Amino acid sequence: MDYKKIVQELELKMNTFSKTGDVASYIPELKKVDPTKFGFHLACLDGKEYGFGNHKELFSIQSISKVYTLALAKEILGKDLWKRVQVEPSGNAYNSLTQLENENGIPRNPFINAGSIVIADCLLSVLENPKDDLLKFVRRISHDESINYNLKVAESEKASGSRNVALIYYMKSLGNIKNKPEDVLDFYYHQCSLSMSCQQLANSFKLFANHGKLTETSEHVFNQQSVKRINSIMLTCGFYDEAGEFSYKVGLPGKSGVGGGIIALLPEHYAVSVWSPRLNKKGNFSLGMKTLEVFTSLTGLSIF
Ligand SMILES: NC(=O)CC[C@H](N)C(=O)O
Repeated sequence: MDYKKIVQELELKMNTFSKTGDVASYIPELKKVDPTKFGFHLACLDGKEYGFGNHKELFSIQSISKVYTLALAKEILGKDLWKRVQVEPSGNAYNSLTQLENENGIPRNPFINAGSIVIADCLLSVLENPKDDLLKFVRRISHDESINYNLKVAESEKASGSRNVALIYYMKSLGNIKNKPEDVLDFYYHQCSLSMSCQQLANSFKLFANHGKLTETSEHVFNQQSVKRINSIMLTCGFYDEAGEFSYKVGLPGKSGVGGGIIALLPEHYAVSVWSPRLNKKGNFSLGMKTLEVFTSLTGLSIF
């Protein structure tokens, strides 16, 4: 496959699409990001990489971090994790409160806010230094020691995150939060504030395209079955109530975040990331979804 040529063609094609959508404003610090930014990066398992636009610029990965924390929690807690969070698509907004009441405080999946907050609670119970441990893990799988939290973004979300406060106290009242809510949210806001480029993201996700092995050292970080399960949850739940749309049009497992980033992967081939801060009403980056739709059409490859 001539990925170099395909990525060049993709860049030309994407310049012809109009750029619509709004920067997320409910986290004040995210509102400051320049809406014209746009980056694309493809990291192949054979070590070749291709990118264009602002693909080396850092942005707030937000909910994409939910994949890292799920992978860590699953590794440590195994099947017990599924007593506290389900694996069904929510068909609802990522910060919805209504479903929780009907389902006794057990979130639908680990990629909506409530689910990821439960995962954060689980990690807080088992990790000695949760924030340091998560950062070490992300740096290790990205082979990049420069990755860090953006503390301004974490503080900004803490000051404005009433919806997450409501979610966590509701789950606590039903016994599904074990630690102090403030401590759990502090960890959750830090994970969401991870600041990475499309290039770093794509490189860190090669692991999920490579059956849990680091491509550089062949070291097994996760077992093959765990990776299969995490990729399945990305496919069915990675884009909230647009998961069906993404799967239908792109045909890859992936995950979005309100910073405007998207990560997706094709097992045994590559991980790919696209970013622009402009979001649609469902909190996803429409042009990014379109970019990946065009990309998988040009390659003629998807998981199906
Ligand atoms: N979809 C997202 O990226 C949401 C993450 C954001 N930190 C929140 O909790 O609302």
